[in-house]
Amino acid sequence: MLRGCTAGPPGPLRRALPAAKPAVRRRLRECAARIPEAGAVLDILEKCPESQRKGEFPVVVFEGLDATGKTTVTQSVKDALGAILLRSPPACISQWRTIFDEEPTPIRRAFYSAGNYILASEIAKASTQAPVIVDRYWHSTAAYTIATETAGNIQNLPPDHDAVYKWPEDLLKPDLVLLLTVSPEERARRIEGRGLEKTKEEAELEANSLFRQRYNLMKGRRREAVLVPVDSVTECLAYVTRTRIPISLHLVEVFLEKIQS
Ligand SMILES: Nc1ncnc2c1ncn2[C@@H]1O[C@H](COP(=O)(O)OP(=O)(O)OP(=O)(O)O)[C@@H](O)[C@H]1O
Ligand SMILES: Nc1ccn([C@@H]2O[C@H](COP(=O)(O)O)[C@@H](O)[C@H]2O)c(=O)n1
Repeated sequence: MLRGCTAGPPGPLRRALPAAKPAVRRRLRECAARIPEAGAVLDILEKCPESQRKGEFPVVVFEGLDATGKTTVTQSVKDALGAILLRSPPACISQWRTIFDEEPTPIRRAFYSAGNYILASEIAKASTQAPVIVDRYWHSTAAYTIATETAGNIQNLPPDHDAVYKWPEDLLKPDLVLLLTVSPEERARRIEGRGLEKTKEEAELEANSLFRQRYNLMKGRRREAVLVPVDSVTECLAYVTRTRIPISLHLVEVFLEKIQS
């Protein structure tokens, strides 16, 4: 069983999920001799400005499991608002995903974490020009890491308020994060409908008993729409609500609900 990271030296989960940009850099540097693409990601990361202040426009992140509708919804919201749509990992490094997806967890997550920091500088710039809609960000990296690296049952998850749930202090924060959910049956139908295999990670997660327990818990707690009243994004939320898309919008919950803002 993996321990969390509340106290003492860094635990395995913290090693799997880098807490801040220096840890991401270190991890990529360590493997750059063996994986040249890690050096390339590092070069891009180093070129990003250290300070990433958000502009005056709202930044809304959409999260959710595969096939919950992120691509569809983010595209609609972008069109409706004249927003800028960004996704994680960002286009400038996504060509190397397949390489890192085959690597052990610490290297794989360093890649996605680096992607989040690179994306942050894109968000900072874009949010000075228009509202920004983001398809996946830090919650995906954290939730998938915690889910895949914690074995056994729910009790094995790090306790509430563990540092692993904390938004990294040096990563630009969005104004709002929405978690899209659909029923497991509808999600299975959609995955089948688009003729794609589940990703390797999705298949692993579904075989993982902890994930199933959390997922079932989530089913029992499904609510209609929980929207955070943040004035700057009400237009975006109103659009999503008006279209009556058959999905529920939730604040990030289950794994994600513990993440402190
Ligand atoms: N509101 C909806 N009602 C019915 N079908 C939908 C809805 N939204 C999306 N779909 C369908 O579900 C499938 C998955 O949608 P989409 O690609 O938007 O999900 P996603 O969350 O971006 O998935 P991934 O993370 O795997 O890229 C697509 O075939 C899409 O047409
Ligand atoms: N910020 C992110 C984004 C993605 N991931 C990983 O990618 C997988 C899902 O990506 P899709 O393109 O299929 O939506 C997901 O399983 C995560 O492993 C991430 O860690 N962090």
